[in-house]
Amino acid sequence: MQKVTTIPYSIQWNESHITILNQQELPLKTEFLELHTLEDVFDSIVTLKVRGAPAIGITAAFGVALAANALEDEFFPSFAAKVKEAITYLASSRPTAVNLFWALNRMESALSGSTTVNEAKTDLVHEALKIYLEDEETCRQIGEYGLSLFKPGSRVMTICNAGGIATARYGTALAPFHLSIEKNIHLKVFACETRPVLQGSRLTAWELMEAGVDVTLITDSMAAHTIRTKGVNAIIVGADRIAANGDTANKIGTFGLAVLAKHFGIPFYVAAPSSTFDLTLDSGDHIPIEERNAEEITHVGGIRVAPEDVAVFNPAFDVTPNELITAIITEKGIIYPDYKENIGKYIAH
Ligand SMILES: CSC[C@H]1O[C@H](OP(=O)(O)O)[C@H](O)[C@@H]1O
Repeated sequence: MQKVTTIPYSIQWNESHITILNQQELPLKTEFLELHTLEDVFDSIVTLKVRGAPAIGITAAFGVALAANALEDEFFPSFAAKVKEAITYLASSRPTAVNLFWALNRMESALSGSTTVNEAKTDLVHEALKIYLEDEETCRQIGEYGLSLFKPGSRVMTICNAGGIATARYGTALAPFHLSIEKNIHLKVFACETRPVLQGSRLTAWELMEAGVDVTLITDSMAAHTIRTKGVNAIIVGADRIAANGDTANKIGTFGLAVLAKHFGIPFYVAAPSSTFDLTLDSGDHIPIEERNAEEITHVGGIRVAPEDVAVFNPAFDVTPNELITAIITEKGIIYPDYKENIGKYIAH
């Protein structure tokens, strides 16, 4: 009997608070948290309780609306100044996913379009809800375009979690798999565990099993052997920031998969909404790469697995050069090289 596709809603707006699915507790515990203050929202993003480029932007947008609602200023200039402080504060939470800054810019524009405190509070909530609802439709469209690239029975590898819990719904790289269940198309997914934070084993394996997708978990080091021995046909990944020439920042380990795709002659797809493109950057050379604390590597489940005081390098992302990317799947369509020439035809910022 076909499992019903249960795509979890990871973020919900309530007038007095934001409810999020605590992604740090999955898969052992499905826990929802209420975020009541700006500090709660900041902490949830920094500590990856909510993570995934679009989800970070959506949560930050709701965070701005929440902070504005809590202000008691009646004088619009002082109110507006405090809302802008909240925007600046949330912008400092994580540096790589451009969706965070894209969403905060939309919130600042909504503020600038208001003239009174009450009007601004209403406009900010409406703008955050628009960002959320647009993302759900955007991800479904990405799923439709992505699914068109996979024949029934395809065996597809992915890394990290670019799924429904990393967006409003459906996800980006995982959206084709969610839609494949709705359309009764069999696809087999190989999910890389994604050291050190394990978004693949903890989140993608969980999310796809919940949805009834045929998923096999592997360690990141098994990728090459799995592609060769299990007949992987394609690789699809999400993105945190895409430069104007198509260079793409995504979870650490993505670049290595793109090199493997080239070696094995299989397509390497990036799936991302328009809000993930940063056309101010000519190339990926200037994409800020977040480095996270050493404990993510030296400890597993709170248990030390490396020597005290060992030197650690913990970049959370890497940049895949555009020449290794077969196509970029967006809600506007599938973008093929030459990216410098073609991105502008689809993405207007
Ligand atoms: C649609 S999620 C995009 C992207 O965000 C993830 O990073 P993180 O888990 O650190 O927030 C990962 O790179 C996904 O591919």
